[in-house]
Amino acid sequence: MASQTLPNLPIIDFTMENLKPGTNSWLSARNDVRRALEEYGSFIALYDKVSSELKNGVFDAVKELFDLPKETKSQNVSDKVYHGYVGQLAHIPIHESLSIGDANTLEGVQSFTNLMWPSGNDNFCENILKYAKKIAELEQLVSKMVFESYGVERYYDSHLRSMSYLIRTLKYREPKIDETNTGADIHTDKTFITILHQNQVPGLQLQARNGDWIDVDFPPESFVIIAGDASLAWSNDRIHSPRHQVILREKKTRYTVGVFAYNTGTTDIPQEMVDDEHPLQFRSFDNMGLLQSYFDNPTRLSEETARSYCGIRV
Ligand SMILES: O=C(O)CCC(=O)C(=O)O
Ligand SMILES: [Fe+2]
Repeated sequence: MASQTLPNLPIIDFTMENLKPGTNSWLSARNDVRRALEEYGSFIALYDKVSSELKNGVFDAVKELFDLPKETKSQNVSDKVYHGYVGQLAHIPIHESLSIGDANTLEGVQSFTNLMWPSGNDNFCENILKYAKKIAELEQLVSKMVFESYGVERYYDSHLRSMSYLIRTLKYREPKIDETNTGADIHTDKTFITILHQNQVPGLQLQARNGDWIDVDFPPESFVIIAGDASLAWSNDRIHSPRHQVILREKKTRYTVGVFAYNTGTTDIPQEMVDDEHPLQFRSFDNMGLLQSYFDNPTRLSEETARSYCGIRV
């Protein structure tokens, strides 16, 4: 089991042929996943199901997307908060992002593609859909390990059915002289799980539980997994939802493709998560409601959104 702790985040290998439920390598990876999520709320996953060709195709497609006129990109709107075009913000001028809802479905990706390119862009559509499906498989592998590890696998199938996948493509352009190099402010994600990939330009920093900031450097064949506030509440405060931010350290443009996995409907806190050492701290919640409550009342403190939205005072 190739898992190690560098000054970086833990690294967990998902490339093994025989990584099947019940095998020794599965059980060992499962332990590593749980430990990493409880200690860091994050880890680097080595995952080889996304070919280099597909990764390159996705980043080429994303560059083409950001090169569209601002008027076109601004049409990316949604009734869900943080699900549309973000750009030209005075305090983080280098940041731009676009969101593709239901990104693991043809309808989701096609409707976004048609909005951006009314005469079509099959290449974009195919690359994004293929990528989203492969990353959703990784997310499901990780979630299955998490559910098994806590002995709550009987809820896994309904969890799986409730998952919705948003792709957010992000561009952090090279800052001009005298411009801030902050690309994303300190925040925690509101997802169950987020999976990030970058174009090899570093910038992601993640805060460890002891307060130290870790520069997350991840090799091209890897992905960064981050647990969000939905995991924190669902696990009754066992899984950490780490603060993170983006600071560009190099004079280069950074592109990130993030797959944001949210629960739809009501998420219950499994009764198995509650014992004498872990009294119940959260009520059942709606993940989109959690996201909306962050938008309505943004706070910099990681635990605050989940606690103020669905926390139980103990
Ligand atoms: O670009 C990155 O590496 C991180 C982006 C991020 O944290 C977010 O969009 O929530
Ligand atoms: Fe984030």
